[in-house]
Amino acid sequence: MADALFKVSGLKVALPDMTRKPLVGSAPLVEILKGLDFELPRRTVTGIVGESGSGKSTLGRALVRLIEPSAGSVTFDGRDITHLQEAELRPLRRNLQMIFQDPMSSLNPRRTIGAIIAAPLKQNGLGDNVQRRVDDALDRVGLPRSFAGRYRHELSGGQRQRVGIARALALSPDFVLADEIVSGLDVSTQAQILTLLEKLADEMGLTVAFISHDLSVIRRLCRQVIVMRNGEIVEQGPTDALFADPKHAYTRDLIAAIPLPEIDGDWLKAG
Ligand SMILES: Nc1ncnc2c1ncn2[C@@H]1O[C@H](COP(=O)(O)OP(=O)(O)OP(=O)(O)O)[C@@H](O)[C@H]1O
Repeated sequence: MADALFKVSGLKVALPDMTRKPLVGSAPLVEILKGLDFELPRRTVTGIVGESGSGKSTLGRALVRLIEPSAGSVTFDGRDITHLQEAELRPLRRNLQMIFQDPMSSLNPRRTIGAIIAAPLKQNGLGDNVQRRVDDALDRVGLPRSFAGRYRHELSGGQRQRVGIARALALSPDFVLADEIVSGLDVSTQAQILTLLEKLADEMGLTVAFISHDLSVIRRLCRQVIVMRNGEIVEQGPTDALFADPKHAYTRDLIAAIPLPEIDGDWLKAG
C-alpha cells in the first residue's frame, strides 16, 4: 500500500506474565502478539476485530507506543518508532491520540469538562485562545458550550464519550486509536457515536484504528478489517470483500454470530 500512515512488520509483543508472577524476582515473559504484518492506509478507518483475549488492545497499545515491541517494526508516517524512548516519542504524541472504552475512568472527576479538553492544548503550546478552542471542540462533537463548566458525573455515557472524542481531536491528530468506545453504551447511543466518529474522521481526514469485538459495528464504520485470534492475524482486507467471501473459518464464525437483522437488514426490508 503506497500511502500508509502505519506500516507494521513482524510485530511481536512479549510482556511479563502476570499470571505467573513469582514472589521473588521477575515474571517470565509471555508472547502476546506473535508476528503481525499489516498497514493502516491514511484517511481510512480500519477495524480490528477478534474475541476477547485475541490481542486487540495490546496491538493498539503497541501502535501508539505505550508498549515497546519485542521484535519487528512499527513505522509511523515514514519514521521507525519501534524503539523510540519516551523523550523522542513526546513530540509525536499529539499525533497519536486515543479514545478509551470507559470515559468515566479516563475523565478526571475533579476537573471541569472545559479543563479536561484544554489540558492537551496547553501541554502542546496552544494555550492562547483556549476558550475558543474548547468551544470549537464542543461544537465539533455536538455538545452545548455550557458543558465546559460541568463535571463528568453530570453527563450521560454518550455525552462523556463525546468529551473523550473532543479531547482526542482537540489537537487535530493524524491518528486516533479507538478501543471499544461504544461497548458500554445502549444501541441508539452507539449509533449516534458511530455516526459522529464517521463524520469527523471524514471531515478531518483521520486515520483510525477502531478496535471492537462486534463485527456488525465494524461493518458499519470501517473500510478495512483486520481479524485477530490468539495474537495473530487470521485475515485482513477490505470490509466488503471480507463479508462477501470470508476466507477463514474463524471469520465465518464471527460473521455467523451477528444477529440476522443486522446482516440481512436490506434483504429483510426487501422481503
Ligand atoms: N501482562 C500480561 N500477562 C499475562 N497475560 C497477559 C498480559 N497482558 C495481556 N495478557 C493476555 O494476552 C491476551 C491478549 O490481551 P488483550 O487485552 O490484548 O486482548 P483483547 O483482544 O484486547 O481482549 P479484550 O477484548 O478482552 O480486551 C489475553 O489473553 C490477556 O489475558
